[in-house]
Amino acid sequence: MFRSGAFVADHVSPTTDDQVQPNGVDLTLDVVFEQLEPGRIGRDGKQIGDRVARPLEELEMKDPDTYYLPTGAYIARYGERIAIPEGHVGFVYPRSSLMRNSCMLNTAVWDAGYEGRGEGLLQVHHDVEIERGARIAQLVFAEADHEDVYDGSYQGENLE
Ligand SMILES: O=c1ccn([C@H]2C[C@H](O)[C@@H](COP(=O)(O)OP(=O)(O)OP(=O)(O)O)O2)c(=O)[nH]1
Repeated sequence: MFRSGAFVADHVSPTTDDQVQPNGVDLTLDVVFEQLEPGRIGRDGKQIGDRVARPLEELEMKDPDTYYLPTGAYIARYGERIAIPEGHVGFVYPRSSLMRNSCMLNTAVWDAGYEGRGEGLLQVHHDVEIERGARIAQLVFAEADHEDVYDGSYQGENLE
């Protein structure tokens, strides 16, 4: 069973009322990165390629801060700290307005016990402007059996 947005909101911070949806919680865009160097996926372990934070649009001094993203692939870091409670698994879906603007967010499984500010792959198929702090995705929780809880290399990531 999928949990209500109100339940999910208890595990996402900070959140405003606008972010709480019937079936999940909207996640906002914090930082956009561009990968510079190749990564590596091995049989044991992996390496994430070097990346650089994309500059905010400077020419027009936009307020609020705005990313102008040409066609390409980017790593998007969400603005919220997410904790996946035991007995659950999380999934992130793109906001449909993103998709309707020829952009897509690719995501993976959010494990029970994970806590951090996670990331997704933002595919831009047509130039787009996205304000920093704009809602780009929605997190949902499903009840799920599991034996262990998440104890991988991304535990506690990006929590300063
Ligand atoms: O779209 C996603 C999906 C998951 N996560 C977070 C939550 C998840 O629990 C964690 C680890 O994901 P995964 O288990 O897929 O990572 P891995 O590549 O297997 O690395 P490790 O074994 O170090 O965890 O990353 C994200 O930030 N974005």
